[in-house]
Amino acid sequence: MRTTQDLYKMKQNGEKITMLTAYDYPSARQVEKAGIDTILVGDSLGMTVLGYDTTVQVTLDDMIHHGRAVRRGAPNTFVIVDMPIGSVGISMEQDLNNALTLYQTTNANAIKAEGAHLTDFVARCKQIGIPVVAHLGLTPQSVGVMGYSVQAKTKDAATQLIEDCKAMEAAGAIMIVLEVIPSDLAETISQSVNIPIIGIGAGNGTDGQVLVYHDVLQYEQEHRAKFVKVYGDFSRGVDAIQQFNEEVKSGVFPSEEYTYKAKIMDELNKGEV
Ligand SMILES: Nc1nc(=O)c2c([nH]1)NC[C@@H]1CN(c3ccc(C(=O)N[C@@H](CCC(=O)O)C(=O)O)cc3)CN21
Ligand SMILES: CC(C)C(=O)C(=O)O
Ligand SMILES: [Mg+2]
Repeated sequence: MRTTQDLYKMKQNGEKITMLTAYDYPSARQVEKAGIDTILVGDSLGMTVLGYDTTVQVTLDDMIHHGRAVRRGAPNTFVIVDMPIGSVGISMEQDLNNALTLYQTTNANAIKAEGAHLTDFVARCKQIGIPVVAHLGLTPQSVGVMGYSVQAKTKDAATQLIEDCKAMEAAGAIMIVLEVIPSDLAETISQSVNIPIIGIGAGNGTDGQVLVYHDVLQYEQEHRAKFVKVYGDFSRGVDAIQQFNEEVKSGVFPSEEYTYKAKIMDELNKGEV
């Protein structure tokens, strides 16, 4: 199992850090088997496995349920679980109770929270012993107020983001996810802080990259963001299911190969006649 210190060392050595989301036991097993450095149980599960339009309907209970399954599937990988909308940023007492519940019940290695306003929360978590990953730039829980557009495109916004990242490091964040920002800015930030910067739609100059499991493996998708590279094709699963359906209807399945035989009816028939 990698530690936070191992991830710092990877940054220092210029070794890129990989992160992929996983949402359940089988996906977690696959991601661990593939040798990915860190797993994110993203609240994107609202879209990828629960069928919501955005992440804003995801609850703390959803994250606990999926986080526990991922931990069981990836016992040897550094696992980060997202704090969903409203589970943080309401009041310090409530935020800390939620953070502790998520961290303890999932047995994750860290939790992640969206927004630059959470520096005090991050610092308090550190005091309690909870490692926090900050998530800045495009924060999808705020889709209703910021949309899914590229962030930090103006000089002022870029300066602010650099300050926010430094403040998160000072508060004790163990890593920062930067989502959908210009690549030169992400590179500068990565060079300006000592904690690892993990990018998504933030170019090649960050310390690592994160993508969503269902995007990488191409489940059905109506809209694909520009930053998504597809590496597999799970949409073919539909073909397999279609074939099963056809083979049962036509009687092809189950053939002999899949059938148990003991000539038991001959015996029964003899006895009864
Ligand atoms: N399947 C999935 N993948 C993700 O990466 C993801 C989720 N779900 N759900 C939560 C958030 C939402 N995310 C998104 C979704 C769409 C864009 C998008 O379409 N962006 C535009 C940029 C528009 C502009 O130029 O300003 C794009 O065309 O890429 C970005 C981030 C990232 N996260
Ligand atoms: C896209 C990543 C960074 C995320 O927060 C998620 O999957 O929920
Ligand atoms: Mg998320």
